Amino acid sequence: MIAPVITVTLNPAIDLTVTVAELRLGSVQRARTAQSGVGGKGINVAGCLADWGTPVVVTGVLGRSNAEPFSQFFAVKRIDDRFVRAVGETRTNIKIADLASGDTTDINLPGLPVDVPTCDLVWDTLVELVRPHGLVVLAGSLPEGLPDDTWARLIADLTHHGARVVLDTSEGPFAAALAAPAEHLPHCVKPNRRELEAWAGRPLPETSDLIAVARDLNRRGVELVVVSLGPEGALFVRDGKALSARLPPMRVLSTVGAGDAMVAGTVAGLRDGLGLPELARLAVAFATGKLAHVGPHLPARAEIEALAAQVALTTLAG
Ligand SMILES: Nc1ncnc2c1ncn2[C@@H]1O[C@H](COP(=O)(O)OP(=O)(O)OP(=O)(O)O)[C@@H](O)[C@H]1O
Ligand SMILES: O=P(O)(O)OC[C@@]1(O)O[C@H](CO)[C@@H](O)[C@@H]1O
Repeated sequence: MIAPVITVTLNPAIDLTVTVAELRLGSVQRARTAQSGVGGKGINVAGCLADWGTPVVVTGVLGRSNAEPFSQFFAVKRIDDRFVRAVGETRTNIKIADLASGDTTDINLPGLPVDVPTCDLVWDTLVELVRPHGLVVLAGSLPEGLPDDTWARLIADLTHHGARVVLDTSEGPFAAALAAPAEHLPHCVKPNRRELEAWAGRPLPETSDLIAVARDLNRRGVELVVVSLGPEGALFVRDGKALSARLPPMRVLSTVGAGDAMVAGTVAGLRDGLGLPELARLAVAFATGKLAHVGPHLPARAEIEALAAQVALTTLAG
């Protein structure tokens, strides 16, 4: 039997999504709607995988005082909940959706500080769960109290156990993870353009610039690099081969977590051993399907399969 996918979220969030007619900074505005739901990157990935029918286990650190919506979410989606509950409250992140421009502004709070002993409880859970060739998703920012090399150290342990790690993070923790020796690098990373530029230390305006950096990561030992580009779709680079994949959305209710849905589709593709074109189709179909929902939910499997068939793929020379 193939092991369940494990996702790790050390800094989860309740996402409070507020829609305004037109965002004007420095003024009093009335919200048109407000909707609160569970979030955090690894939890979003797990929600999408569960909807697809993939067995998934979640861990990380939740604040005990507002853990109930998370417990309910995991129960409804039949996600195996191995989160450590710590004293305190999980952060609330504010997402302001501007109806006029269609843009979303994210205000993400620092989150519940996590100390090293609490983090060690998560480590113990992971050591118990991890299996050779199993897929482990490490996603999101790190909470206050943990050093930037936290994901890097965890990747070293997980790769030692033979797991394949998919990493979706940014800034210092992303740089620390990519500074590791080849045998301790993640199997796959999914930066967006801004995150890859920050890591490369220069603007990457052309597709060829993005592919060059992704190929460099392949050569260093990151087997699969997925660069998400919002409405422009995404690039998938493996073995030096590069594909662009995109699909216009039918309906956009929320772009929050579209990147996480793309990670979920990528993981589903890796789990099924798909070739690069089929994996790219599935990842973009997951992301596009999620746009029609607020929160980490996918449409029915048949709809995702229909979307995957419509994805426009282009092989790129770079
Ligand atoms: N407006 C859009 N129109 C079409 N597709 C979109 C749009 N926004 C996102 N997508 C799809 O979702 C994927 C992921 O989106 P994006 O690049 O915004 O991820 P992200 O920056 O990681 O976002 P987040 O951190 O909110 O999850 C894109 O590669 C694309 O396939
Ligand atoms: O602050 P981080 O951990 O980088 O990102 C957290 C977050 O923006 O990521 C998800 C969308 O990808 C949201 O559910 C959540 O609020």
